Amino acid sequence: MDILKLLSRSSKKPHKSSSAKDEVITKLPSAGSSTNPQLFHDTIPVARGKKRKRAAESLDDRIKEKDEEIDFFAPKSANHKSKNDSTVDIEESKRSASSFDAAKLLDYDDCRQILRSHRLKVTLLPASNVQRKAKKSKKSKADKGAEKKKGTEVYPQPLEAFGDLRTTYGISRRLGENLFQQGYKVPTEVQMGSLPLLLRPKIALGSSMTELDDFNTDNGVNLLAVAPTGSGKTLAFLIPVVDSIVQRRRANDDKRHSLEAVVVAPTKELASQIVNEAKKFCVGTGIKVVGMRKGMSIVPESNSGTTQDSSSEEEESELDDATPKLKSLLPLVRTDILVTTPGLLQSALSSTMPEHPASLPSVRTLILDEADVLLDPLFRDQSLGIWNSCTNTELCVTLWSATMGSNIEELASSTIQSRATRIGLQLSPRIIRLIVGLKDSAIPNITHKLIYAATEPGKLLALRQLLHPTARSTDGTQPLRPPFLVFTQTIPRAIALHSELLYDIPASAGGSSRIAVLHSDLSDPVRNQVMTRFRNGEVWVLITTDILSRGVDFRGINGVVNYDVPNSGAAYIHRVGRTGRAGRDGGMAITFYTKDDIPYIKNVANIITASEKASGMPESEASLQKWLLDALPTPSKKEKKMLKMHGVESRRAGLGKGKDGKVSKGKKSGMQISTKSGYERRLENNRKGAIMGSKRRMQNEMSIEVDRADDDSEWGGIDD
Ligand SMILES: Nc1ncnc2c1ncn2[C@@H]1O[C@H](COP(=O)(O)OP(=O)(O)OP(=O)(O)O)[C@@H](O)[C@H]1O
Repeated sequence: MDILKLLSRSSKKPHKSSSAKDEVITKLPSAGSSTNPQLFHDTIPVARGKKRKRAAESLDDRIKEKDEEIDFFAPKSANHKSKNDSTVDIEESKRSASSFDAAKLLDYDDCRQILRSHRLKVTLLPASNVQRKAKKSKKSKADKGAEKKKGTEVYPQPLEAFGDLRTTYGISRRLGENLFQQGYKVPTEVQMGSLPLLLRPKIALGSSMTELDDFNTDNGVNLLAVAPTGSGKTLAFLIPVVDSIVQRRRANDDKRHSLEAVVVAPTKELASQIVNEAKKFCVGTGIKVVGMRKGMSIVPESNSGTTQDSSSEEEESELDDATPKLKSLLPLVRTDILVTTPGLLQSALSSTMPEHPASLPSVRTLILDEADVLLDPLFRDQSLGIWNSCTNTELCVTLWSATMGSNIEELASSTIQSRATRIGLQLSPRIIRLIVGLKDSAIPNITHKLIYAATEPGKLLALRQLLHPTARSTDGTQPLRPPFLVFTQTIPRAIALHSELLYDIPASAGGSSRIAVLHSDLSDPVRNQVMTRFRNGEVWVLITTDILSRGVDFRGINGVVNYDVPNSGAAYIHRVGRTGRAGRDGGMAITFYTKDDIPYIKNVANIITASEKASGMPESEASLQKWLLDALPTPSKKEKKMLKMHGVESRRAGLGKGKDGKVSKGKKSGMQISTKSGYERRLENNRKGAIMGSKRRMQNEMSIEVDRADDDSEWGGIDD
């Protein structure tokens, strides 16, 4: 059944059976499974010679060939299953050792070709800018070459197929099986580039190691990875962490839980998603993953090794046999992997002595997911506080995001450097930077639209059109199909918009239950409930703030509507990246803008243009015409900063612009909030439906979409 028909006022109530729901969801454009989650398959010009030919072979063929060769993901034999764990572990260790012998590694040219064809750039960054500046005067001019500044490009082994994780990089059989169980077949680009480096840096870097004089990989590497939204970064950071814990537990024959890895994410929603993902990879490994919650505290180090193993993987926190004083204060967490928001962990660390936060000496891996926002002023102190609490000399830090400013890179480098100096490391630790595709573009398989509406009410009307049963998107061809996300600038605006649209979906299609709002003022249980209903396909339109703009993975999302222009280019990339994930096509990103946004919209326009270019779209088909790009004002640095910090002024809570353009204080959210009862609003809504039909016909003739506007026209738009 077509979801638009479900939305039609004349349609019958859909069956609520889960199979019917699944059918609907899988028919949606960006919900189906993508045959290949990779985003880039550039053909690199091939020179003569056998080696290069091999590198230029279709990767798909090679992956297929490799997967056929390898059978280690096959279920264990009955004989194997009956053995006890320690026997299996010993066999595993032997197999791991022999599999290294059998590893077939690519040569330098092959690596380079494959990395390039997948737009992967790997650079070993210089020790840190702080250090560079200090040494500046001593260096000759020749030494100050570009390479010193930008780092050294390296060509590590790419991961061609998941099968190689075991044969070449020796991951545990169980972890390999868990990966296989999840149905992952082809590694995405970020996984191709990062997994070998994180699992076995010496093997991955191979011959390059000799050139990297002061680079030590004995304890692993620090990695900063920038890869498009929805490109599988979570798997890329979880596999190495789970594997390293499995290997260490096996080597020490110690099954007790000791906090070895901390994953920090900016929102509770993302943290809880990571916990769920990690648990899938940990099945049967004995590794415990816990999501940090308010009131939890970390097991004091002295007790971490003495606690009993927890048999229940579901159990998230336990009372330890610590001192009665501590026990009465907070429950204690015993886990191998802790996933947390920065605030929760930082306040747990400083709960007893705020001046001297507790340390986490057993943590060997610190993962900052959405690192740019974690190191942004909003979370910086908390994130750096956690980083500094990880006092283990072998700590490896990995930072992940789809967007990463050079200031964040520098901050990461200098933090690593100063931490090393503080704890007295001999060799200066360095960061490997991995970039997939273009640093500042959205994923290439989304369709972008910019829609101008002269006023706020006009914007609301345009959104209603997208929701309406017979709505067509403004180019008159493609409807915007639910489920979709609608982003607003502030919480009051999200609440107000939700209440405005609550009765727009007819009762026959589920009515107000199909539309929901999610923001940080809601309680945790309500947030969880909304997330679950949206994931299950019960909610079709979710109105939210930037709380859901990063990291959250809803597989079947078909569209993202920026009801309010995002506060920065990065925010646009992350918001629209909720659709078109894992290589799926058909995602649509619609951004409304009004007169108030014109000073800032260039950021978004540039990203759209860059993303379309990156996807190979010819200029003639670009969504934004050149005249528009040229006409849009370029915001100053100051304006950008103000926008990032406060958003568009007229939409801040407490201020709203009326039709007369004057700021009126009575309108809380910058949009009119109705005070009518739901019933009255429903009646009115029915009337509106009829009026909208005729308005729509008029508007279709008005060319409201910017890329269809005539050169000599003013900003075309809905002006009611
Ligand atoms: N190799 C793969 N093959 C197919 N699907 C994959 C693969 N790796 C990850 N995925 C799927 O891709 C989706 C996006 O993954 P993930 O959430 O890790 O993306 P991300 O890069 O972290 O995105 P964001 O930048 O938005 O946080 C998930 O549904 C995940 O299951």
